[in-house]
Amino acid sequence: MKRLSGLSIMRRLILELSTLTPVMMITISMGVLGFLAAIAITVFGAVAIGAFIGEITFISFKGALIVMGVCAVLRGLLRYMEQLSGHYIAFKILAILRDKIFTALRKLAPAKLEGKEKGNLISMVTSDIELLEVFYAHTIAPICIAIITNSIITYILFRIHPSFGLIGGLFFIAVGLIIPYASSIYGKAAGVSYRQTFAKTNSYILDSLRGLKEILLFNNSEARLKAVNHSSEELNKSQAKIKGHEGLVRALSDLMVMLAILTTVFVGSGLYESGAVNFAQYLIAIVILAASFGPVVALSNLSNTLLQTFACAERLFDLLDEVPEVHEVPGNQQITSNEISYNQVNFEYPNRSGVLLEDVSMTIKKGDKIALIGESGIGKSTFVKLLMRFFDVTSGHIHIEDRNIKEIPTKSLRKTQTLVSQETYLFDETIEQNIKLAKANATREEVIAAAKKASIHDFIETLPRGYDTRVGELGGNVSSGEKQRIGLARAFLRESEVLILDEPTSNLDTLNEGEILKAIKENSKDQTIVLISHRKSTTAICEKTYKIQDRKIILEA
Ligand SMILES: Nc1ncnc2c1ncn2[C@@H]1O[C@H](COP(=O)(O)OP(=O)(O)OP(=O)(O)O)[C@@H](O)[C@H]1O
Repeated sequence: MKRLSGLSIMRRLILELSTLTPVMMITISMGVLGFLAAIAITVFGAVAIGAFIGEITFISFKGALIVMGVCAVLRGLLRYMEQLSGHYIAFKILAILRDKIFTALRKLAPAKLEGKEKGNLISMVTSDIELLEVFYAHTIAPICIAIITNSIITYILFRIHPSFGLIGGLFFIAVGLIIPYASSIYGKAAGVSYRQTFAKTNSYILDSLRGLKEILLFNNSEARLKAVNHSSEELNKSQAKIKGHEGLVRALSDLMVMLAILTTVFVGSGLYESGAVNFAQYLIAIVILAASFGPVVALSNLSNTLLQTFACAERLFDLLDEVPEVHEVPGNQQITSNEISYNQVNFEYPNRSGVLLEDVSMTIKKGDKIALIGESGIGKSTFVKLLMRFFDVTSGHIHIEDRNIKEIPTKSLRKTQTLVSQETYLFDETIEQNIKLAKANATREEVIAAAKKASIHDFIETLPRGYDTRVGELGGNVSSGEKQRIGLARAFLRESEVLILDEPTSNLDTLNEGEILKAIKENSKDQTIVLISHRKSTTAICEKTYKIQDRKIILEA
């Protein structure tokens, strides 16, 4: 994958912000005024002392105290406004980015997501996006605030005496620009490596939790534990590197601030002695300079978190830029599937060499019930994935009626087809909501009728709260057969034109299988069925059986 530079990541992150520019302006203005108020408090503190001992006459002691009080109140208010608008921007933009990520995931699914590690995706949509908050709430505005505030301060110092302006300008640049820039170059690899190790560890732990049963059965727990510990150690090492780097940056910044003050005291004493500045100017210059490093120090501290933020942003942009295997066709017009035809279809998975289907031609008419058989791994599921356009054919074409499926709106295609696969995923919602996934506006009666057809109604009635039982409450205690029957209930409720059944009864006993096949047969008079199965008993409900063999499709006698 091509690595993006820090600058181009930053440019892209800022571009995402364009719609919120007015709010950003408010944040920056409040930030600048807030810092100036804070600096003024310290400066007028010194001025008050000067006035008290009679060295400063342009303002009275009382006047200086009043200015300090006003600035203190303003400082609080301005800081509050800055934080409020800054976080408004951050959370608004995170919502926009989350939306973009989910849209990208939807477009990439299912083809491009089949091979992705789920843990990696989880850390991307949760913690990676969260880290961007740092950039939007605590990076862009502080950079602008530091540039504006410290330019104003440099100008004021310059007006007191050009030498003070020069000292201020140089040290502000050193702390706010040179140190963070050097630090980001020096520490980028550590930031990227930390995020990668973090995502890898997440994936590994998630994978281990999913396969816990297999781990226990095959006595693999010690090896797994060792690997988890190893990952944690790697993570610690990565973090230690980042923290060490952070410490160094802080120490360097503090050193620079001290050096700046010392230089001002030293140069200022010479100027005072030569009469170039008076005592008040000398004192104010030192106090202003000492009080003005806040905005630039904030930048040098930022560069550490920024490294991680950039690493996260890079991963997110990689995902957003990933080209989907199949491009969605917009639109929502209704289509019918009176005839589906495969015409000299050839197919090879893009990421794997070897043709899986070769010169496949066949026609499926409305109401046809066809069975697809063949050895495991021969390409039966692939055949239906092409019909559902999870992947596009390598050559040849698939038509529904007279239209190439590549031109049919994706939504319309999905509406006409329902897939029941070997594994049905149940969401942590109620059983009713899980079935209603197939038809959101279905009534309770329709749900029950579908469940009865799928022979799952009696089981649901035994649950503590029947159809209102949440799947999570069952603690994963739903058998694969029960899950499969809920999947079938979804299909019965959907009543789509084409029903694709990929081993729909693989987890059921013969008695249940018989009942379900009977229900499928009785309820699918006009429906087209494409059924994949290894069992002769299952394919018995079909009129025609096709076999995939040596990459070809053959009609069985
Ligand atoms: N997304 C994918 N990318 C690359 N190869 C894949 C992908 N999905 C499946 N394959 C491979 O394609 C081949 C055919 O898989 P497919 O699932 O179509 O077989 P099948 O006949 O349905 O097998 P089974 O009866 O075991 O379910 C297999 O070798 C499989 O590993």
